[in-house]
Amino acid sequence: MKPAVILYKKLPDDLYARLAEQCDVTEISDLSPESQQQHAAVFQQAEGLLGSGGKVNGELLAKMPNLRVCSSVSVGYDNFDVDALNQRHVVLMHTPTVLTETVADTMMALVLSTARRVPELDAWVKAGNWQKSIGPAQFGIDVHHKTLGILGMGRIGMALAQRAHFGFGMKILYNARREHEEAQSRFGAQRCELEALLKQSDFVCISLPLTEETHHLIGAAELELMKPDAVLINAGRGPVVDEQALIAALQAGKLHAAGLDVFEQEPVSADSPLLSLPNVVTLPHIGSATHETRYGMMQDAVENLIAALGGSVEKNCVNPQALK
Ligand SMILES: NC(=O)c1ccc[n+]([C@@H]2O[C@H](COP(=O)([O-])OP(=O)(O)OC[C@H]3O[C@@H](n4cnc5c(N)ncnc54)[C@H](O)[C@@H]3O)[C@@H](O)[C@H]2O)c1
Ligand SMILES: O=C(O)[C@H](O)CO
Repeated sequence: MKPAVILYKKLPDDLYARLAEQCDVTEISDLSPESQQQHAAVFQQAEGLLGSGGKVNGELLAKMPNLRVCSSVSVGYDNFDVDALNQRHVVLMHTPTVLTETVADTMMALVLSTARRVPELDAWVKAGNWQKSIGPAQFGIDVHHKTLGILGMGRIGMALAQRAHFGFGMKILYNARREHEEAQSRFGAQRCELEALLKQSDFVCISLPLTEETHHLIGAAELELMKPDAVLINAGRGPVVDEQALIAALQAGKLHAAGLDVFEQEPVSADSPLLSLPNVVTLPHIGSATHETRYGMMQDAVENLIAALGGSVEKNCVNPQALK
């Protein structure tokens, strides 16, 4: 008998067919309490869960007594309670690597567009304001040969460093618990304390996961340390930055700009002051959102689920110890 699987994400036809070949699939819209209630019998039986978004916590797991594998279409897994999964011997699979280069591209796009004020000046031109030669009021700041500080020197941080160092001749700083030998040898990257990184960087780029330790890692005191013409880029998770403190710093003119792909609340509220500050570039959490990469992530998530249901967790598993 095929294992019962709940799918809470739309898959392309070929990937759906691949999943259905191996599993008995029930497709639901999301993991909301209404969905859980409506499909209570399926939740009781399901051995696998595949999708993205929505909280997977002890309460949900209690409704899924037969669950063995969760497969997330994402690399970040802060919406999963890993302790609760471990207690129930449920393995969590995710999609690292396939999205790394695309997210680094997005971060570089935020670096360039904040420095050179691309969205702001695009709107300015389209509003008919370009009546004579531009002057200092339209100038930006250079990116090339500046200092880029990375918080979260993992897969995405390394791909960003590669772009910044080889493409733009930038000096790379990073903050990490351990020395990153590859970052040092490939990019001449220097490890430094958070305080030193904030003080020295022209661009502070966040590609950190959200954990208890990283929650509000960047608050008022940290923003105060940044150079007045520095830029903050966040493509890790919104709550790594204290958004109220960031708004206050931007309103007080303490930073050149901010580039945000992630927010404390998503979607960001329409009345957030971030949306009316001209020097803030906002994106709707599109770090990995290209056709090619999103397909690759879904393909990996399907293969991860099938492999893990078959007992293989060598690749892309967050908590292989849960099997023991
Ligand atoms: N915006 C997007 O669409 C998008 C897309 C993909 C990933 N992300 C986010 O980016 C994160 C990183 O992805 P990755 O594939 O590079 O993961 P990764 O595990 O390779 O890298 C994360 C790095 O952060 C470091 N780190 C963790 N806690 C730290 C701390 N307190 N201080 C210093 N360093 C710390 C880790 O040691 C690791 O090197 C994901 O967890 C996710 O939250 C966002
Ligand atoms: O973690 C990830 O993969 C991205 O943020 C998409 O959710």
